[in-house]
Amino acid sequence: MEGSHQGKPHKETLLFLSAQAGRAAACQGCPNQKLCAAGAAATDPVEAAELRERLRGVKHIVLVLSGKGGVGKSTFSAMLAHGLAADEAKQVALLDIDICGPSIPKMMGLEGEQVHQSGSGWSPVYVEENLGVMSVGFLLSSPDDAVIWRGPKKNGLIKQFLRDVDWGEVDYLIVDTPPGTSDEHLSIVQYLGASHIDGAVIITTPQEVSLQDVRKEINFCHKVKLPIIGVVENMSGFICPNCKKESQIFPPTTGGAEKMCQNLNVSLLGKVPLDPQIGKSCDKGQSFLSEVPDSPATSSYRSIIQRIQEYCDQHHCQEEKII
Ligand SMILES: Nc1ncnc2c1ncn2[C@@H]1O[C@H](COP(=O)(O)OP(=O)(O)OP(=O)(O)O)[C@@H](O)[C@H]1O
Ligand code: SF4
Repeated sequence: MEGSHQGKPHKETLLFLSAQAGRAAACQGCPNQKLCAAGAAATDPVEAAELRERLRGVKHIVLVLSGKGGVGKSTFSAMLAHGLAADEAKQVALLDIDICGPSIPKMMGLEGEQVHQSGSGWSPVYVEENLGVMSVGFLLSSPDDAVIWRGPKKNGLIKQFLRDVDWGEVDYLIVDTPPGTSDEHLSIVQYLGASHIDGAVIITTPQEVSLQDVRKEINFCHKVKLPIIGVVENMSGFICPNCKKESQIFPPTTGGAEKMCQNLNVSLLGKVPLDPQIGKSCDKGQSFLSEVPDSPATSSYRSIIQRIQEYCDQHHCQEEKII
């Protein structure tokens, strides 16, 4: 029914964040609790167990992180989701928790879509039958709307995404995060529990300014006991479509991601070259992997995706052995 709210929740209802949600016993009574992001993110064990129960149908959870902004993290998350969903037998979910800069709806060709309410919660927006997406972008009336929220409100929305979205049975849940280590990262790790996340993939470019921030990201993972699946060096050289010669557009001054990974004992999952077609496909909301299947960047993405899949399978086997 056009113009009616039937079947859709009211925006205010969707954005309503319970002020009482998630206060840990340790934070109770603290006068700073409302202003403190950690206090708002803190979850009592019963609530954490409820959130995990809600996600019990999710087999693997992968977080996509980056130290710096603009290094291609959302593009990678979108490629990973498309790549995994290429196997029709697998159900894939992509959750965008970059609350202040959600680019996933555009990259997945879902701009203007809205969240629908079903009897069992919010329904993800589906790109394909086996690929569902959830983003704050679906809750905004215009893609140009600015979301200017403090930590507690962002944490509340992340909790709603985990608690109220009906993901169903999912093989892979990919979580696209904002750059850096902020409230959103702490919240998602705290709500899901680091031991329930398969691991993190960290995206960087070869430049030292980006690598420096990756080291901080790696430290964050160690501190919160989040396993690191590996690092992806994006925009790593440019392969000319005419002569196939490789040029270094951003020459690494300190050995790039490869050297950093060796020094920090972290896996380098692969390198993705610069390809102008990537931006074009993303702007059109299409999968670069199927649009340009024979490019060197597509081969790199595919081999990295395979390594992530292998890691997740192994992680699953280890967990089963422990249980
Ligand atoms: N390998 C690549 N070759 C060419 N362009 C790329 C490549 N990877 C990403 N891009 C382009 O770089 C831009 C930034 O990418 P993206 O939005 O994915 O970065 P991000 O790290 O998620 O940024 P944010 O700071 O918004 O989280 C986009 O226009 C994207 O199309
Ligand atoms: S590498 Fe440079 S010179 Fe060679 S074809 Fe490509 S653009 Fe031209």
